[in-house]
Amino acid sequence: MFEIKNVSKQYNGEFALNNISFSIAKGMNFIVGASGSGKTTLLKIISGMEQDFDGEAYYCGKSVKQLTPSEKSYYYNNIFGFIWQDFNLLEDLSVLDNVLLPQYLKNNQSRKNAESILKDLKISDLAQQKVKYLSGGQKQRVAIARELMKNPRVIIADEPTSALDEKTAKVTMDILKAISKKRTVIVVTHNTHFIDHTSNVISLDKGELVTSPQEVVTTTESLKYDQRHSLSVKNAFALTKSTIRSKWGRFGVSALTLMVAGVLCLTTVSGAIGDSSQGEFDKLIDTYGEGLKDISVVGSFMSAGGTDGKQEEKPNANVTQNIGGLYAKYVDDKRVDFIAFSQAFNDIKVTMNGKEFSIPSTGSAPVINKLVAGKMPTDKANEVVVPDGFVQTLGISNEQAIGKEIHFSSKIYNWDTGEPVLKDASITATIVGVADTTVYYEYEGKVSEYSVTDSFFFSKVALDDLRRQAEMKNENINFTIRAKTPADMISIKDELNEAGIVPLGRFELVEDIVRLNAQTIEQSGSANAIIGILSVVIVIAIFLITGFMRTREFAIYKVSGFRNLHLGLLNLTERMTETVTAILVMLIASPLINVATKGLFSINLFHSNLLFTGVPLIALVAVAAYFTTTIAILNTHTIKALKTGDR
Ligand SMILES: Nc1ncnc2c1ncn2[C@@H]1O[C@H](COP(=O)(O)OP(=O)(O)OP(=O)(O)O)[C@@H](O)[C@H]1O
Repeated sequence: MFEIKNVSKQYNGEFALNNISFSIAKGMNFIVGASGSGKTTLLKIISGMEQDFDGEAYYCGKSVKQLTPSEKSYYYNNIFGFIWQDFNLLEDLSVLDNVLLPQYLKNNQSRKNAESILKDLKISDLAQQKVKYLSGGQKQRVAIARELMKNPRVIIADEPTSALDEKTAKVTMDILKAISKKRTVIVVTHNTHFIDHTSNVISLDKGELVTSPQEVVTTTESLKYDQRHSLSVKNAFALTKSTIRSKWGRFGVSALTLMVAGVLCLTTVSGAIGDSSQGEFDKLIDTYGEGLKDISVVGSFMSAGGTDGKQEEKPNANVTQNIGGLYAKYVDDKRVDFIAFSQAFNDIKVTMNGKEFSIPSTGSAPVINKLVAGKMPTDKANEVVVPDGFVQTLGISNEQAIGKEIHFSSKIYNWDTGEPVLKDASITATIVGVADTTVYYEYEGKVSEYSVTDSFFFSKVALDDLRRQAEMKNENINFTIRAKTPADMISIKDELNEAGIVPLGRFELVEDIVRLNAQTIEQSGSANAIIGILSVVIVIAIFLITGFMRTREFAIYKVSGFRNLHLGLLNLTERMTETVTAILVMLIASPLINVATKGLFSINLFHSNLLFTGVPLIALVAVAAYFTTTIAILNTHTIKALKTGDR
């Protein structure tokens, strides 16, 4: 069966094996020799685990040097069984699960066969026991049972009795001898007293062959290599299930790691930490109202002498500026929420459904804090936004007011002559929106409020009509731009300043916030990046550690016939199961996570779509975990990971 021809192996220039040749037939074969004589090296060469040596080694005429990884895994799953000094069982799995391990690469797992082998080895009552609770002798029988499940032609045993007491060692050796009646058994041992006259002995001394089997093998068995040998997805999930069952703590830590890393990445991706400074501005809005984002563009005003940041103070000197064309420029600007004309009206009378309402004059330009219903007027028709106070007098809700038609008549001051002249103007318009017209102002450190109850905002076409009726020649109507964000407000203000226009507004207050915001975003941007990178590094570190802690486990899979490809699939099913668990935990724990992130970063992490952004992020982190575990799998050197005996 085995033919070893002129085999030599050197480590660092020293011969571990020096030009040895012999043959091995069916039956019991012992490889003996002092420590360091080359026994294990020979075993590695025979089994194909070591393919870098001089000379040739054949099994059934096939050179072990030429075994491909796929052929090797087929051999380890069907032809070679391995028994080790340290048993190399998966300690947390049950006896039965261990015995069934090589069977996962076959389409139909023969449980019956496993039970019958356990019975033959007198350990059937241990089938459901976890291996870690067994004695050494019992463990070695489980290991033998697992290898017999392969129905191998050859059993290769490296010091199988070294870790056992005399009595158990004898029992184990008797089992191996019984097995050798039908198969080839090769045993490396120090214990020469187990050798009887029926066994072949290969005796080594300092890498040289001292004794070899008397019988020269001339006939070789033919070797068929056509069995199906793959890990199905179903079996990969079954194996994952049994791994999780035996190591649920490890599984829990992995799933939790993925979830935490995913959530941390979510804070990075969402930029939610940066948004927390938005809260500062929101507080100001609460105090000063939405009008804080207003930019008043007026044709003339009284100034306190320049634009030295005191624009918000009461003007007292005449300034005129050309604001023509600015409305058209900004009406569709992306930074603009809306534009409202600042046309004041006196002696307003509104007729609705035949009923006339008189609106008391406040003498102020109209003010809009925010829309409470509907929308701002468009330029397409005679549209108007009315004050909510007026809607209240109608005795209807704000929503009910939308779409209603009003007849509006008032007096408008015409300043064309330099002196105010009151002119009549009236129009019929449709209500498209209702406005809260509260004004907030600060006086002696206290914020107070009042409402400009005669604030009516018309569409440009309607207002042009009213102004025509009032015989106003100046076409430039003052208006207010409501910016979308504080940053938008400042950028529009700067733009107007550059164009030589002095807008009015609470720029100082807002500019501070914008600067603070930019700073916070910059700082939180780097914090975000660090958190994101850290979370991925943590995942890589944890999976690298767990991966390398599992090299013995991976090596056991490998000597059972699993290839890197199969372990890759197993890695995939394990990470997938962890990912699904992590996602479920995240969804269930999202209220708790919200509390935690609120405490840490003053943000509510899980709102609207963010929760579902977390799902692909966990999956992405799991990809990093997958590749990290792959590194551990690829770096698993079977012999190094399994051999814990004399060296
Ligand atoms: N990977 C290696 N790197 C360097 N030297 C090695 C390596 N493997 C084996 N050797 C050396 O080769 C010689 C034979 O080692 P081998 O393990 O085959 O002996 P052995 O008879 O199995 O010893 P033991 O009974 O102690 O296990 C020893 O001198 C050993 O130090």
